[in-house]
Amino acid sequence: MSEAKVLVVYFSRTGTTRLLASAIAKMLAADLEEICDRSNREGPGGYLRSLVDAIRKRPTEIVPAGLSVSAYDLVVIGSPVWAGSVSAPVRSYLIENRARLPQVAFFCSCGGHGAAAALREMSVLAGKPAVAECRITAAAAHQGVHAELADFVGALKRHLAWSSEFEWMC
Ligand SMILES: Cc1cc2nc3c(=O)[nH]c(=O)nc-3n(C[C@H](O)[C@H](O)[C@H](O)COP(=O)(O)O)c2cc1C
Repeated sequence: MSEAKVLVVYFSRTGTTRLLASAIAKMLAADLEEICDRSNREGPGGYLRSLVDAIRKRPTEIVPAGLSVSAYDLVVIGSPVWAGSVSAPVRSYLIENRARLPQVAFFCSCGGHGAAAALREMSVLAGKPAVAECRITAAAAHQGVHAELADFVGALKRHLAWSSEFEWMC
């Protein structure tokens, strides 16, 4: 297989998921795309709106993606955890791209709770299991403690190498 094409897509309200997405994209030599939300998420009002969207499992209007997922072998999608759920912009992105998604991997940033449920939800919305998953607390992300991130990227690299080995069978 020629070099696998990898896209890292993320939403970030306060920068933590962006930090992780940038690190992952660098380690995988991947393209990077931010999901832009048309809803204002800033300040206490934005926090409340985000909380209500998450509790109601409500998608939001997002700016159409610039990069097409169908051009990639693997799409790595990152979200903050909101009320034990995936964030509304990532929910919208998964719904809108579900039919065209290639292999997927997911990561979440969180305060410490609810990442497992959010990752499960991402898999249901994508309509397929992830080849690998990762959860990192905001505290760890900002301390630069990235052992989990290195494990995650290692698993993705092994998966891509394995896919490349067996491409001739398809
Ligand atoms: C509306 C809202 C709800 C949240 N709910 C949770 C939660 O249920 N569990 C958790 O561990 N963190 C929760 N958090 C914290 C974020 O997941 C965490 O700070 C994350 O790293 C933020 O990522 P970002 O900076 O990319 O937006 C919540 C944050 C917001 C804004």
